[in-house]
Amino acid sequence: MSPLGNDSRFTAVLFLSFGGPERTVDVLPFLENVTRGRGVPRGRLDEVAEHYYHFGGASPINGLNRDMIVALRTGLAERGRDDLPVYFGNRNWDPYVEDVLVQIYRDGHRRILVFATSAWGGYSGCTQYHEDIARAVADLAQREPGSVDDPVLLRKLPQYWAEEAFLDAETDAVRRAVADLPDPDGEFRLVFTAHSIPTRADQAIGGGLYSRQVAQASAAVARRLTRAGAEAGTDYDQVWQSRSGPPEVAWLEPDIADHLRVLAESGVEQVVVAPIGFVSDHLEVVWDLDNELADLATDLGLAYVRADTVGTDPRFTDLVAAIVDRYADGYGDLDAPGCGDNGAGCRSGCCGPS
Ligand SMILES: CC1=C(CCC(=O)O)c2cc3nc(cc4[nH]c(cc5[nH]c(cc1n2)c(C)c5CCC(=O)O)c(CCC(=O)O)c4C)C(CCC(=O)O)=C3C
Ligand SMILES: [Fe+2]
Repeated sequence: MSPLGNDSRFTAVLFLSFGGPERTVDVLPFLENVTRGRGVPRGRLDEVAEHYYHFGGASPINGLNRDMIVALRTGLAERGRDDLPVYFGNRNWDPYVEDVLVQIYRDGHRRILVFATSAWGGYSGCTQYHEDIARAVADLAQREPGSVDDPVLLRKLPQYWAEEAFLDAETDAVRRAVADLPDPDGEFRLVFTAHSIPTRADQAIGGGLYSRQVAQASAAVARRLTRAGAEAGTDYDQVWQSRSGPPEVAWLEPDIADHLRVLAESGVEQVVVAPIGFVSDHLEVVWDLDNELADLATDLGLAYVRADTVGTDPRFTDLVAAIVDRYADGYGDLDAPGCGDNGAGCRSGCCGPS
């Protein structure tokens, strides 16, 4: 080690995401990957496949992640961290995290920070990313037997839903959406939306950790939006979208489509929908919100504007760079929610079973 060296420094970043198909023939195999062992009915898969076919069989998610990585590299360079290469890996589609880890290892890296694109705790948002890391590390032991004696350390970075920059970027996205309403000075309803999950899955981790975080983040954004004529932070709703699974299984509610109908019946004329649960305009945003929900709003006679996701705001990629910077020399807080090593789960215990 050189006199200025630091053995606990990280030398690479793995940007870990959900993944999506880029060709029609890949749609069903991708959906089978996503839903393996999860009891999602075949009919639901065929229905969701149609959403992907509508976009030529390609999800925008990989391209959006690549754009975020380019911006992240800039943010790292601005912090003097241009020596940290950023790799891109996914859970459900190519480039698979297992393959990327082999590449990272062959490139000589042993200490790797992992940024997962989900902001949230809970099984789908956090635990499952730890599982992806654990799977990739186990796979590496098979494919690079030398890694048993010369091991890797993959440290998952913390959940970022409570970070000021995330909430500020989300707040500005809502402000821009309001400005796009037909009557920006008139009354409107603000509706936050995130991916629904089964209520049992929500309860199983921290007794509703995920739903509480989404509620708190929505409240924090609403508080930032001081609006004339309304008590700040009170005139919004927070709902759920994109449920799957058999109908007899309970998922977080209300569903956003049902909620839009209720709003229309109660005389609301303008609605801003803020997809706070997602970082980029991937398929669950461009299909579920920009197509299905927009059509429903038209049928209901509602003026409807969907707020941007934060992934397009440079403050968001700068936040990711800042989080990487916090941990890059090995000193970040390991007990921050979401943080943990080699897929063992959050060290704080937040996303373990309760
Ligand atoms: C909490 C949460 C997030 C946010 C956190 C995060 O960002 O990670 C999220 C993100 C995403 N979900 C996505 C896509 C899908 N999710 C599915 C299914 C499911 N999601 C769930 C939860 C979540 N999902 C759950 C409980 C299921 C049921 C099956 C299971 O328990 O796993 C299915 C299967 C078909 C269906 O059932 O709809 C698809 C295709 C895409 C990519 C879109 C694209 O391709 O552009 C993204 C970013
Ligand atoms: Fe999902």
